[in-house]
Amino acid sequence: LPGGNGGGSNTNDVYDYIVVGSGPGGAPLASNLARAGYSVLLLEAGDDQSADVTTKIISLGTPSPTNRWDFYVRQYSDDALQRKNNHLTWRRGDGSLWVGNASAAPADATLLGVHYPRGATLGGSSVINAGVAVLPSRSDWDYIGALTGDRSWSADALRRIFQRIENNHYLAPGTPGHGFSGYLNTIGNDGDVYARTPSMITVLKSMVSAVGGNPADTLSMVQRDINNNSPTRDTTQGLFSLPFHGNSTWGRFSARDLTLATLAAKKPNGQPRFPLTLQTHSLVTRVLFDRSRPGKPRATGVEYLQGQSLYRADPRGASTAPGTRRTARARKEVILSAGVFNTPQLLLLSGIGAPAQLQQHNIPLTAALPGVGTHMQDNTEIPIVGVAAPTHGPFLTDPLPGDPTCNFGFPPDPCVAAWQANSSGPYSRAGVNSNAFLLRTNHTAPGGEADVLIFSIANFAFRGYWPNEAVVTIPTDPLGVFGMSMVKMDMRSADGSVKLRSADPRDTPIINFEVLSGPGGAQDLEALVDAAGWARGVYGNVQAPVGPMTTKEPACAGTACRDSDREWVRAQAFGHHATSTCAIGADRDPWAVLDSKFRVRGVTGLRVVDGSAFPRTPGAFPVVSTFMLSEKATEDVLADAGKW
Ligand SMILES: Cc1cc2nc3c(=O)[nH]c(=O)nc-3n(C[C@H](O)[C@H](O)[C@H](O)COP(=O)(O)OP(=O)(O)OC[C@H]3O[C@@H](n4cnc5c(N)ncnc54)[C@H](O)[C@@H]3O)c2cc1C
Repeated sequence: LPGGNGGGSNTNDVYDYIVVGSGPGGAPLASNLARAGYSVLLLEAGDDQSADVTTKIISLGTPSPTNRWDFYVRQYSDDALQRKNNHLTWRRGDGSLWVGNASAAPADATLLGVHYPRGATLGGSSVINAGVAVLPSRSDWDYIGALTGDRSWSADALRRIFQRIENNHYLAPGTPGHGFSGYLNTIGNDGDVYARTPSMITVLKSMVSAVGGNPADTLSMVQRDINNNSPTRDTTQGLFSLPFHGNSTWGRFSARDLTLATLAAKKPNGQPRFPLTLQTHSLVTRVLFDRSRPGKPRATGVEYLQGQSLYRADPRGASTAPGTRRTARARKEVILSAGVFNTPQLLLLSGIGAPAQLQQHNIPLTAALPGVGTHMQDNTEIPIVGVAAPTHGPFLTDPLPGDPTCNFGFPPDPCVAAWQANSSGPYSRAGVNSNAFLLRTNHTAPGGEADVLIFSIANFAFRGYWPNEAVVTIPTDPLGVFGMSMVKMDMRSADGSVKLRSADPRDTPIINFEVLSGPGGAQDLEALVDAAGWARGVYGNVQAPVGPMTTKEPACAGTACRDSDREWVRAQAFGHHATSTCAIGADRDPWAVLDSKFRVRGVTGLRVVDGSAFPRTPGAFPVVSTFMLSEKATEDVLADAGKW
């Protein structure tokens, strides 16, 4: 059913603000503007999947056909390099999906690319992501201030925003730099899962020793707060707890919760307290402009199609129905928060972008902004996979008495029942992936910040994404497998792009990451190769009986590991934190799409507030930064509210 909480279905609806996309970029801003008393229309292409319990439990959250869009991306323009990836998705003659390496692909398979899911549901990707909630480095915020000369962008100012919105469940109330009464729930491990998994602690000890730490401290270090407010936080190496956006019983907090809370608030007379209108199943197709007045075109509204599964990335199969065409008008501003692929697509469809690209698709020019859809970045990621000594077997966690055996969310799952009934059972506690290790490679930035974040998982290696309904031909791992997932921070390569495939707004754009390419690519690549070598040393030094462990991927029998690691990383690296396709930049920079107040250059009344606005990928995990960005944008939008 087309969504909507009342109103919003007339062809001439008028609101103060229109926000497109309900992820961490759009949802806080839409709620805040409505809470400030302005009428807001929040348009979301997906729908509300709150009834799906797996979207409410952090350990079960995953992209599924009801809440995701499937983008298939190129990692490289170079076909030969692209085809070396072991996890390519292909479409077979009968329409089914197949995942694997090019050398084993069935004869009737056509290459789609590397699967790159995005959340397409109320709450956006914060509903389907892994839930990790790590702050970026201070320099990521100060960089925006230095780039634009706008002093409102500073690490201290953004920390105050974080403090205001956080609702911390893992630290003592009053801990400096943290908040305890905001909406953004955060949770971290209390050490218990590691105390019950001593074999995993043995591996973590080897990591701690490798940076000069005392292995005896490992159990306490794995509970250290990685979001601490110390001035040395960004340059400190070693083991920390990995926090998540969730509540005290490991229930997922997402942007969806914020929107639903704003919609649910009532006045004493039972009327909605805040003038927020949500319309789901609403695929925005372009921004409308008033060009009648002299000066820059003024955004006055949007055109959208109403209906389910209208976008061709919808895994349920794009609807053949045309959708119902509607428009909505904004008295003040239109804000695009459709995410890193869809926001640039919408700008291009609205005539804002490189003139040659627009001409190619017969789209009339609204504003020439060559930077739209360029300079895309990502946290390149790769697991370094180890295997415990042959006599050791799997990493075993001592179960707690009375724990049911889980079925990974497939009904009937007694662990879901326990979580729902009384917030108990394995899903109400930290998992073994609640650890983070900060490493400074030999290729770190001049300031000496840690440039790789490693999270480690026992009995599993996280090798990227592919549709879970595909036939997957990846060999199964041996018992005792261990994944050290290397997430590159401080990315230098920024050569990714999002370009129109066609002028049809239901089509996906053409996405090419050009991973680890361009002027900064070599530095990023060498840093990951440093990290791979470091991990191989750690595995070799793991104490018996767990170790010594062997490095299975990237394997290296001889001595020239650096060369083979480099090849492996280039072929197998992946990402899922793309940013920067409509970046904030300096006034003099012709590639800058936005000014420091999120305003789209060359037009008025239009802003971009989502992950595409970051001039560089923040830290190792962008979601908390995107919530903070949205809060920062609220201040800027409200400051201009009287102008319109
Ligand atoms: C599988 C996965 C795992 C991840 N894990 C982590 C993690 O653990 N930690 C972390 O920090 N980050 C993680 N991320 C990244 C993080 O979730 C995103 O960076 C963040 O959600 C981006 O927020 P956003 O508002 O920019 O876009 P999104 O969250 O993608 O939201 C965009 C919204 O816009 C809607 N939309 C798009 N186009 C239109 C249109 N034309 N009309 C109407 N609506 C539209 C979409 O349906 C979507 O709801 C992960 C992402 C994925 C996909």
